[in-house]
Amino acid sequence: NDPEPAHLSFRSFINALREDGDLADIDSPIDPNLQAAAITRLVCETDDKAPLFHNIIGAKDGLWRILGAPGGIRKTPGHQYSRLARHVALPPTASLHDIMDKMLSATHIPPIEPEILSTGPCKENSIDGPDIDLWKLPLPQIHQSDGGKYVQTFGVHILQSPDGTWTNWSISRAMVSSKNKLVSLAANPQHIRLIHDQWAKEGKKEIPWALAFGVPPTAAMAASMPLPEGISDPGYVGAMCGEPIKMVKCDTNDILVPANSEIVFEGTFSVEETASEGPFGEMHGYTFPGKSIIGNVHTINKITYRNNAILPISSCGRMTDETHTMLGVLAAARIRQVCQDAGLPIIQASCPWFAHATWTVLKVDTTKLRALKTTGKEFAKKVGDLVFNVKPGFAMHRLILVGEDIDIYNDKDVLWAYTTRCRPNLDEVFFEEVLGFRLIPFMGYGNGDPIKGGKVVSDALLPVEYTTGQNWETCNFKNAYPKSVQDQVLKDWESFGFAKLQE
Ligand SMILES: Cc1cc2c3c(c1C)C(C)(C)C[C@H]1C[C@@H](c4ccccc4)[C@]4(C(=O)NC(=O)N=C4N2C[C@H](O)[C@H](O)[C@H](O)COP(=O)(O)O)N31
Ligand SMILES: [K+]
Repeated sequence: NDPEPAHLSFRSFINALREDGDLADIDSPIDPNLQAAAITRLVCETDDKAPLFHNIIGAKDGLWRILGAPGGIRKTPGHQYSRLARHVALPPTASLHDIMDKMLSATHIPPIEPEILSTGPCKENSIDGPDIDLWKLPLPQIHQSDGGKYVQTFGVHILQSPDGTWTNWSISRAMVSSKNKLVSLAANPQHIRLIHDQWAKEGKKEIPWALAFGVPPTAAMAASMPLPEGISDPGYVGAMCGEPIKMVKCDTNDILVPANSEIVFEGTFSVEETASEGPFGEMHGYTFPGKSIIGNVHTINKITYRNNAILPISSCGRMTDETHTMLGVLAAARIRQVCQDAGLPIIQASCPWFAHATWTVLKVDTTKLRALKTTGKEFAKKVGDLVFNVKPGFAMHRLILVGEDIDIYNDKDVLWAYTTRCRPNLDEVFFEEVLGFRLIPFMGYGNGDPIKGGKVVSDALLPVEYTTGQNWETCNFKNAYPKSVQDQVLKDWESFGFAKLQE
């Protein structure tokens, strides 16, 4: 057991899940080829406990056990987001808004730089370059039609800018391409691509790199979040936690990794060497079999790992997994921040699971909106011009603007506003000149340019909300009857034979 709390230690996080009744300890022998990921996939589709596979077929010398669905949601009322809450030291009852607030909490405060230790649990075991043969490890096959063994779906890539002033953590898929090489998806405008190109411009061939699996959960959250360019994740996370993150230096390069990481791949990210990458069953719920692209190669020079190491995996696909609960939610969080930093009256942002991280719902402070003396057309254009031209907005293709009476974390509310207050076309502003997201099937496999346009701001605020405010009565139990009538109905409810009402 680690001395650190759950948000600072993957092992403590797992113990916290067990205490929450949110972990399934599985001792039966499980095949890393499809079976572990299939169980995880069904967990994601039924909002069940995170599976910890203690007995992976082919595991040896402590490599490895597997944890599925690290960032999944739960069906337990009032505790739906407790697995995410544990990542950021919030109580199990935390709301998505609380979690987003916590992840944004270090936006305008100085970083707390990491503490560098001489050694740590991630150094307990090692495999040196010549002895590395990834094919001998119990590599997970996540989906049947994936183009390869995606050993990397929840590790954190660690890279630095050439001048060393910026350390970037990010999660990006990578599959095994040879006994000591991975090939990753590192596409524009992601920072892994930006940093790659910075080194290329300096004429360098190989970039010092590390991939850390089973990092402190807060670090995994930051790695999944689009922080501004130049903001180093370690210092940001330290500021969020109010204490330095404990790091150790890689043995074969100067990259720092979290000291209690489960597994560390140390090596270099190639500027020029590429390989075939994909397909991969992705966050929008599709695989296009046989469709591979060109990815960049990472060469592993050393592996270090903890005793009885645990490999976390994201068996991503249709809702609900880490690509929705972390990637989507944290992009929405940053979109809220960007709007607020630009002085727009946006008070909340959400990324509903059914939209598979392609929509962001923005709740508007309509009192401040009315002070702007603007129109829907103008405001929608202003919001889209901002959001669709900053990195946090790049994977989002629809923004929906809603007013105070909508709970944007409630799908029924969002869809009621969208279907009744946004007149198709007239209340929508379309954007065809902005960066688009190829992974969405209507882009990469659709009719238009796969990486340009296809975006819209749907204004689900009625015109009156821009001038004098809501002038309607909502036709539901809570708003269409006097309180005295509502109280009588509730008092008689169960005696009339109706079921106990959910609070
Ligand atoms: C949490 C999470 C995030 C992911 C991914 C995954 C998981 C679990 C898997 C399961 C591996 C699936 C693919 C999905 C895939 C993907 C690709 C592009 C856009 C969205 C997703 C991609 C990926 O392969 N490549 C990529 O560039 N970004 C990804 N993100 C988003 C990034 O982690 C996020 O954008 C961060 O902000 C990056 O940091 P940065 O802002 O650059 O410092 N993966
Ligand atoms: K990041």
